[in-house]
Amino acid sequence: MSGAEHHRPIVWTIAGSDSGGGAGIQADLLTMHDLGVHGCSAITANTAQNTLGVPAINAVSGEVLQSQLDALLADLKPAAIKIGLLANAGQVRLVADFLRKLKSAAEAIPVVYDPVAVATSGAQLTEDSTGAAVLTELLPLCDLITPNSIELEWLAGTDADSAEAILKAAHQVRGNHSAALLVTGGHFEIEPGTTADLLCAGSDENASNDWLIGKKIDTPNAHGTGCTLSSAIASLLALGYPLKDACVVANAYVRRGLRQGDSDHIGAGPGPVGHCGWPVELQDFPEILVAGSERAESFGVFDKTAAANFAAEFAQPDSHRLGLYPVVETVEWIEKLAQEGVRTLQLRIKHPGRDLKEQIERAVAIGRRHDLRLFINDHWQLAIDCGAYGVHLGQEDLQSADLKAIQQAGLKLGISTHGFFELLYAYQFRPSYLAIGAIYATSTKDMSGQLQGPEKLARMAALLPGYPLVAIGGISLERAPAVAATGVGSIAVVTAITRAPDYRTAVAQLRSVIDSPETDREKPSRVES
Ligand SMILES: Cc1ncc(COP(=O)(O)OP(=O)(O)O)c(N)n1
Ligand SMILES: Cc1nc(C(=O)O)sc1CCOP(=O)(O)O
Ligand SMILES: [Mg+2]
Repeated sequence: MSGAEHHRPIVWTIAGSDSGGGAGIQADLLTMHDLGVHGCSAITANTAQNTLGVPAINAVSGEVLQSQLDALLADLKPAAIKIGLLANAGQVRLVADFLRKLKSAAEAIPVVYDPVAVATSGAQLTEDSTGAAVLTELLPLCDLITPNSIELEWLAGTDADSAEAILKAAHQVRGNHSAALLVTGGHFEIEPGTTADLLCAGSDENASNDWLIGKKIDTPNAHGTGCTLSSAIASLLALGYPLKDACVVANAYVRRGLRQGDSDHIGAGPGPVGHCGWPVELQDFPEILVAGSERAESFGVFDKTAAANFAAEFAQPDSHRLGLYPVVETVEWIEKLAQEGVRTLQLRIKHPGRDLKEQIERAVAIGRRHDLRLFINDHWQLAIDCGAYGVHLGQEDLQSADLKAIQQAGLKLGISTHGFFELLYAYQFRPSYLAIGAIYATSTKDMSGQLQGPEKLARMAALLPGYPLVAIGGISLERAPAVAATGVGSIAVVTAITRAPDYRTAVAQLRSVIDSPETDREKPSRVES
C-alpha cells in the first residue's frame, strides 16, 4: 500500500460525465486516484458520448448540481477543485456563487478551470451564452485556467494561431484576471515534431511566461487529455505542490499516458489517453525553454542579453557522487575540513569584506594542495580570476552571470534548484551538478515554501539517474540516511558540521552515511508509482 493510501487529500471535480469513459468525470477520477488523492464529483451534464462523437449533452438542473455541491461541502471539504464542462450560463453563475461563498468562508482552496467548450471531435458542448458568464463570473475566482488554443481564442476573442498570437491572447486574458494560464499545445505546432504549452504565472515583477516543450507523441488515443491535465494539476496542488511544479508534473503525467496508453481496442474512434501512474521517466517531462537559447526565437521569447551569456554542457566532475559536501563561510573551515579528508567543499561568503579576492585565492590554494573540488558561491568572476575548481550559482544568478565565461574558463558549475520546475529549467544548462533543496527546514536561511522532503527528492532523483545530484537543507546526521536512500550522490550541509559539538566526529559520521556501500549506488531508492 502506498503512503498516499493512508492520507489522500480530497479533490473535487465539477464537470460532465462522459458515458464513453474517456474524458470528463471519468478521466478526472482515474487521474485523481492515480496521483494519490480522493476524487469527489459534482456532475454538470450526463453527456451521451462514445469514441465517435457526442450525440447529447443533457445538462442537469440547477437543483441537481446544487444538491451535489452542498452534500460534498457538508462532509468532504476539498483541498483543491477542478472545474470542467459547465453547460450553460446558469451553471456558471451557480458554481461561481458557490465558490465565492466557499472562498470567503474557508482558507484558500486552489481552483483549476479547464474551459471545456468544444470537444476534440469538434462538438460544441456549451450553450452560446456561457462564454460571457465565464468571463465575468468565473475567471475572477480561478487560480489557474487551462485552455487549449481554441478555448483561448474563445476567452480572448482574438486569434491564437502562432507563438506571438498565443502570448498576446494569453496576456489579454490575464490582463483582466489574476489567474495563471496554461495554454495547452495539442492544437498547434510551433517547432515541427514538438508540442508546446505556454505557462503564464505570477504578477508584476514576478510575472513569467514559460514554454514547456515536448516531442510530439504520435497517437490517435488522446481523448480526455485536457480533463486529465487539469485534474492532475488540481491533485498535485492538493498534495502541496507549488503551481509551476504541479504544471510540469501534470504535463509529464499526460505525456506518459499518451506514450504508454493502450486503448486502440476501445471503440471505433480515437481512444482515451492512458492513466499510467506517476511519471518516473525524464523523457515524459517537458523541456523548459531558456530565453537565451537559439530555439527561443521561434517561441517569441528570445532575449539578446541572455543569449550573450548563455552556455550549456559544463565540465563534468570526476565522479557523479560528490560525497559529503560542507558549505562554509571561512577559509579556516576549508583548511580544517580538507585536513579531515573532505573532498568537495564550498566557500559561501555572504558578507564580503575588502579582502574577498584574497580569501578566494587562499581557498583556491588550499584546494590545489588537497586536490579539492572547491566551489565558490556567488562570486563567479573572482572564481574565474583565481582559477577555482568550480562555481555554485542560484536560479536568479542564471539571468545575470556570464555562463559562457565560466564555461570557457573550464570551471565546473553547480546550480541550486527548488522543485521540479527549477530542476528541469536548470537541467537545460547541463551543469556539472544539480543541487536540490531545501530538503528540510533549515535555520541557515529562509527556505519556507520551498521544502521538498525526502519523497519528492526521491522522485526528482529518479528522473536523473547517474547525473551528479546534491541534496541540501536541514540535513542532520539523523536525517542523512533517508536522504542518501533517495539515490543522490552527495549531501551538502552547513550547520550539521559548523555547529556540531565535535566537527571531526560529525564529518566521519556523515561521510560514513553518504559513502556507505549500503547506499545503493546504481539505482535510486524506489519511488511509489
Ligand atoms: C550545494 C548548494 N546547494 C544550494 C545552495 C544555495 O545556493 P543559492 O541558491 O545561490 O543560495 P545562497 O547559498 O547563495 O544563499 C548552495 N549554496 N550550495
Ligand atoms: C545555503 C542553503 N541553500 C539551500 C537551498 O535549498 O538552496 S538550503 C541552505 C542551507 C543549508 O544549511 P543547513 O545544512 O544548515 O540546513
Ligand atoms: Mg548563491
